[in-house]
Amino acid sequence: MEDAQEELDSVEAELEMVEVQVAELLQKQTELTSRKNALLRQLEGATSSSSSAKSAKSPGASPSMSKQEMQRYDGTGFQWSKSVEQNLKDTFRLSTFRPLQLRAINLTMSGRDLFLVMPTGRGKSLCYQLPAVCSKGSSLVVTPLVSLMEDQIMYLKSIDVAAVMLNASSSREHAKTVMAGMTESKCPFKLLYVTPEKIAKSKLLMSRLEKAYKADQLSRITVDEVHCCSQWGHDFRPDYKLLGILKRQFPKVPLIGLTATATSSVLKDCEKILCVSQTVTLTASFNRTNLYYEVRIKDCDNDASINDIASLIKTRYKDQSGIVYVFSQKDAEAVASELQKRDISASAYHANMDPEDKSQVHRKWTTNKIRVIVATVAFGMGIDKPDVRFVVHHTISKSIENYYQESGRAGRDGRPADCIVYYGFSDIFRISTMVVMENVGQKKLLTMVDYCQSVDRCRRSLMAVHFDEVWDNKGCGQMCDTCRHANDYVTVDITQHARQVVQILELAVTNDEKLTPLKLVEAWMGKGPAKRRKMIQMTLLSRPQVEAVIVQLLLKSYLGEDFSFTPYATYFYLKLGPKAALLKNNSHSVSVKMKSTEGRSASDTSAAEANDPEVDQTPDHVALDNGCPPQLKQKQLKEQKNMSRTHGKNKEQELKHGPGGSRESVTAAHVVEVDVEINTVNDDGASRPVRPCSKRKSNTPQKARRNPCTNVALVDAHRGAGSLSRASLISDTAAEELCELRSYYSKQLRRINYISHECLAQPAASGVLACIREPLRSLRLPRRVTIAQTARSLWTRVSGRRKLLHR
Ligand SMILES: Nc1ncnc2c1ncn2[C@H]1C[C@H](O)[C@@H](COP(=O)(O)OP(=O)(O)OP(=O)(O)O)O1
Repeated sequence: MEDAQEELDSVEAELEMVEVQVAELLQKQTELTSRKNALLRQLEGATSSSSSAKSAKSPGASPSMSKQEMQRYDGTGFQWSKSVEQNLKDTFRLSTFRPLQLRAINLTMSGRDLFLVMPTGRGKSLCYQLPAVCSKGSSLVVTPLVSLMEDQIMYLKSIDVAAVMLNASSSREHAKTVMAGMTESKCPFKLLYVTPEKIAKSKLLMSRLEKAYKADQLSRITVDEVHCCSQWGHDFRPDYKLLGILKRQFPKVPLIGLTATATSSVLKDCEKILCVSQTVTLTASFNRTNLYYEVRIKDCDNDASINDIASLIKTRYKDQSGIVYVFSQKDAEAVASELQKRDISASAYHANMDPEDKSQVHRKWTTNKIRVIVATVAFGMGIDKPDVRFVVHHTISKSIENYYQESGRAGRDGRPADCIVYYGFSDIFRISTMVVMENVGQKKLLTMVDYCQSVDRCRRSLMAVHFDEVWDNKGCGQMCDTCRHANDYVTVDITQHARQVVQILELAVTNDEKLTPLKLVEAWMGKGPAKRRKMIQMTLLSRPQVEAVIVQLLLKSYLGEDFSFTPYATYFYLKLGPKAALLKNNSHSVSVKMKSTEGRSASDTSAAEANDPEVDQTPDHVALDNGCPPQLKQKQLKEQKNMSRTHGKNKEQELKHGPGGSRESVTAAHVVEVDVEINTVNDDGASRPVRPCSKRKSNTPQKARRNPCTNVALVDAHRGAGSLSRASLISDTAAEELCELRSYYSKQLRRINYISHECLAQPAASGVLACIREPLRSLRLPRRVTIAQTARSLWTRVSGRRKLLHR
């Protein structure tokens, strides 16, 4: 009976694994099919496309429209062409069309329903404003934000195009005049901007529109930010759901939907909601070649990230305009005030501000009286400042689409601009609780996390997947941090780490306990109740590494999300994910790519600086181990030392092989760096003291440090073959010194390892302390100085030296 039960358990476990694998394969199949379709579309487009912009008919493209016919819409042989050209020049004061603009204008002028997907700043507005000017009567424009309407009306007024708006704050008088004008044979305005709420709630407006339609005075319906219709879109607005009434009531009026970001499934959904069929979709490439994308690891100490941002603004973006996006209104106030304290002219902007204050901040920023706006996402749609040189995200966005749109406010003038996102562990869960009620909110957030966590894939390629665009990495032109530092990562086996994490969560389940991400991190790092500490295998990974592993396990579904709700708050917990069971299988392994232990030394240059030899290319933020900032690393070291005192046994295990005996474990590299700095001994055994840092610092010519390109050495050329780190650009002197230090460390390590093994073989000298003490004794240590003191003082000197070398 017992045997049968055992076998049953094992079969059930195996079945569970098979189910997970089947689910995985099905997911892979869906992804591959979608990729295949995108590739097919691209191949199809390649044969006909004549412009640099990609034109796609799907989804919902008119099956009856051939490619030749589509190309016809790029021409100027239409009855309206003369008026269109004349107004382009005379009214809009533009000389030529940008890609897809003329095609879109001709399609809508010919009465086709159209979706136009075009990146921010490429000129979508012209595609409905110019047709409005060239058509009889007026065009209805549905816009999600009043501020956006105001901007557009201000602009149209400046070029003498009559435009009006109706929203909740419009006076009765104004509404009356506008509604009367709608049906006049000579309508006094060309564009009427309304909010979706107005369409949903104002019966009077609908009846006036009906009259205008019957009088042939309603020329076009424009739905701006059309993705807001779909709850799969990133900015779903419930009132957009009701816009289907427009096409139902006015079927002969052409509709044009505009968006910068919408996947094919979102557009399909929009079609249904807006009651349009046979829609032509024009999609311009999402790629903005002038934008440089970068991800930086956010220090858990908020001050460090603020300092980093402030230093960027004061150096790289001196006297330039930019936006810092933050998570909450409170953050907006706090970050703005911190930047002000650092002498940066910054102002907060968020939805809870007085409308007048908001307009004032916006105006001051537009006229360069304020350089930086620290804003929540309330500051967004409709920003048309051309010279925004940087968009920094103090907190990650809730999805790639949101990030693309928010960061896309940079560089609208076509000149180089930077989009930098600060990625922090705790932010993931803050956002997670916010998007929990959104359809696929978690999935989208995890894709954004994946974007940030990725160390080897082109940032643009990760975005391309979201826009169903086939992407060739060469198209990036090294305008993202991963392409620029292409080989700056290592593949690490984290199987044993994963098992430890799963074990902690299993224990929590047994104890009927829920673990927040922070609790899980702390438990794994040996903090928390003593009872629990005894039962789990704690890790000696550094805090950023622990966080990185946990995030990877979440992304790979070994962990899952769990929420609990109270009337006042939502709490996030981590639980075992669908793939956790796979870790029971000894042959299952999990590996991830991480930044190489040495990080990168080459400057992380911005878009503007990349090709400018005059600009100081010294990095403002040198990524050390896995992107951990220097001060944080010191903290880790302290923590690691403390832990090693209380948990010698665990340390022994990880010191030798990493938690599971894997030589390639993340820990191994760390232990080498932390514990082995003793005394300088040459090959011949002669003692050679480490020279004081200050001397060597002054030896490095200022000029050479400022412009490494003029005097560089490839450190890897001096390094041993097994080195994990990649080529780093530093001065000759620094390279030489680093090389000496490295060879010294490795010799000492070999020596210690060798003697440690000997010690381990002797039963009397067992235990990690003995193993370390013995070899250290055999080294030349100053008298009356303890091993710990020596190690600590040497570590301080060496790490000081390393910092100087990296500067
Ligand atoms: N054909 C053109 N030639 C030169 N400039 C143009 C042309 N079309 C538009 N622009 C300018 C006008 C604006 O300053 C800028 C951005 O146009 P706009 O229509 O506001 O972009 P958009 O609507 O695609 O961006 P968003 O998605 O942010 O609203 O480009």
